[in-house]
Amino acid sequence: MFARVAFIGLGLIGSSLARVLRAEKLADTIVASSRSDRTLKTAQDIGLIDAGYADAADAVQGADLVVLAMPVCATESVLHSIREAVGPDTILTDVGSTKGNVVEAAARVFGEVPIHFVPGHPIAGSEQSGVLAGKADLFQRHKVILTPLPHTAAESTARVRRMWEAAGAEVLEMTVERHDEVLAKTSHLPHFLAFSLVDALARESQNLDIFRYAAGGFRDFTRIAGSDPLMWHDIFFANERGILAALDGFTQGVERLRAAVVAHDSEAVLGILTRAQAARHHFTHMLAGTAYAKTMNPKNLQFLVEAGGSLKGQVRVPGDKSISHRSIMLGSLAEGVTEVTGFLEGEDALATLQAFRDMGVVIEGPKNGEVRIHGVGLHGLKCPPNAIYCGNSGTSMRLLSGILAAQKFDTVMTGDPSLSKRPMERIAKPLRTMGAVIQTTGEKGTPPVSIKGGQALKGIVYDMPVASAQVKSGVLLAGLWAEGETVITEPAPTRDHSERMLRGFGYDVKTEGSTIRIRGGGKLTATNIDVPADISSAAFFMVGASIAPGADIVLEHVGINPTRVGILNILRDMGGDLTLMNERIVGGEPVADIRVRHAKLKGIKINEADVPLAIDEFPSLFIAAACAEGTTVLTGAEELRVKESDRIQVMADGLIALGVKATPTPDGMIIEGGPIGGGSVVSHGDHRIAMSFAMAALRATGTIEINDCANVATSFPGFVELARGAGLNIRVVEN
Ligand SMILES: O=C(O)C1=C[C@@H](OP(=O)(O)O)[C@@H](O)[C@H](O)C1
Ligand SMILES: C=C(OP(=O)(O)O)C(=O)O
Repeated sequence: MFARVAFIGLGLIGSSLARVLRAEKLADTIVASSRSDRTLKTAQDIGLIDAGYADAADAVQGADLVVLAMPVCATESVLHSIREAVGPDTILTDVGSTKGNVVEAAARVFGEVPIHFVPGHPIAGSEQSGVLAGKADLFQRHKVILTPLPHTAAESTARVRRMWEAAGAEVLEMTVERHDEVLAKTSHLPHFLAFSLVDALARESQNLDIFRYAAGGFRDFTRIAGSDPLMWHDIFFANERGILAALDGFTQGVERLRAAVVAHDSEAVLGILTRAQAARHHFTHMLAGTAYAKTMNPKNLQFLVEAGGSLKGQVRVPGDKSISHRSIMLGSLAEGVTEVTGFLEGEDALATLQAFRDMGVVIEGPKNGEVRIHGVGLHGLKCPPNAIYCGNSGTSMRLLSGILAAQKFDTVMTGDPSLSKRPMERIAKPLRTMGAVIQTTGEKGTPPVSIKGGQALKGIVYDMPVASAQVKSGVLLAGLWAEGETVITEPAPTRDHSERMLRGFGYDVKTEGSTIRIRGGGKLTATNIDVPADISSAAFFMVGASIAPGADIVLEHVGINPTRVGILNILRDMGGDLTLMNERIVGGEPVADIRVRHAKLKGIKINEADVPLAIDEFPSLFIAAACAEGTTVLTGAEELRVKESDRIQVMADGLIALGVKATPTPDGMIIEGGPIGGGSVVSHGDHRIAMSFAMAALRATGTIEINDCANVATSFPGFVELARGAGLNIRVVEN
């Protein structure tokens, strides 16, 4: 990549980058200059550099890349000393934590910032320093920000980018000003606070005792006060403006919390703490713009499921996802405190929870499925500070569209790569006829969704073209704020959790046949919600037990709302052995324990009326069909193509890879039952695909390897442990 690279400075960052260039053979010759002879000698002794120079001008002679890796305040004097020695085509780059002062220094020295100068900042420091602290993997999966100027040569920027990518970094570009503003908040301010806290404590007379008894909190909060003082001294001056502005914002925050404590305002204190705790967890995901699970786990999460085994015992799968979303939404919009038990602590429902925290609602938990929501009433939501990040969750985005369309403030909703491909015009269109100003700003009516607040909505009469509970619910929710009546007719029955829960919160919703009516202007009153286990999660075990010889399993406390029981109907039509026990009503939703025993399944033509009632269960039903005797035909299910993945194509591909005869059609699939082989399949980040193929191993002749499984955490945290406990030979591998 380069013939001769010269480093000015060989501290942690410089020497780590030199190690990368060596390890990856990206430079024929590496030389360096340092203020310390010892550093140069050490670097030569360990084979890091070919030659060391006391004078920076000597080091840069003949170099095609010069890396400035010394403290930022030395930039101007170093540039002065090398000005005559760098060639006209030499690329210059730096690694400083501030960019404005570096660029200004370059402009002063050269008259204008040279076109081959590419300012850069690897965000990979640590409190360690020195040539021996460097590591070749320091930059792996870290971000490097480049801040090229409008006149910087594109090819030079591209070469510097390639170098950092070779170091394993993710390279971003932004303006110099933006960089300094962002870093002031995320890096410089925390260092400022850590240094000043430790200094303040160290000044106290009993400081020895204080440090002796210092607990983990002190250690964690102040780790970075062990960083290089000279470097941070320079940074504090170099980005003075940015740091002071960040400090002012911080001081206001401290004052707010202080005042709340002084006033014994427990709700305000709890609000600040719960929002902060959640934000700490959430920011990483929002910034990465990917599914939470993926960010936590950038590697491929693979399921390896050995053939055979059976399912036995009692299993309680996590809470219903649809009901969990709605409990947060209605609880937030209600007057009073709503307590939820059995809440699904999966990423999708947590995205909804975070959205309401972003809009100022105080929400305690979740802890062991318990959530306490301090409702703010229908007019109490506040403008969120940023775009609302819905992760992988279509339900969050479509239901929230209805709520946000009626607020006074503007909002934007974004999602992960899967959600960013899903159709949003289906909800935007009816909301527009109600008077909403809503845009789908993606390429094909897809997210981000942008909503202008302050619109007066009016009720509509809407005949839904697709059977979608999300669209129905989004329009119904908007109807809470609309003038007059909103009347919705569905082409086929879809899940009615919104209607039931609205009634549970004391709101009048009328259902007559396929028509639902709601009038705006009422209020929601807080209530308690017991979320049953999710029949869509139980479905994997129903299919698993049906296909596995010897299986006999009881699924506890499963929601059997009549609009969700397609899986029971279809499996029974195929000859499945399912018994409902202890049927009861819990919080307005029917619930039962379901016993499932192995049965000889037969292929069927699936009843189209069952399609919306089993819409999320087809990935697992396709596995049942593959194990059945004869042919199974599904039609009328084109909706499957616009879920987290194209569930028709992705399931067909996987089944074919395992030797099953599967033929995808535009609106369904034809599957010939027969033996299932072992092999490798890809879930395309779709939780339900991953879990369905895991169950297929119960009847396969070889191990099934399933790739890209991190998103199982969106709807079914703990799936692997629960399935293993019941008898599936599943393990997780990261690679
Ligand atoms: O309203 C809901 O909670 C859901 C409705 C269904 O989506 P559609 O409305 O797109 O069919 C379903 O697939 C989704 O998992 C949850
Ligand atoms: C389609 C699903 O969810 P959502 O639309 O909320 O992403 C699902 O869970 O299968």
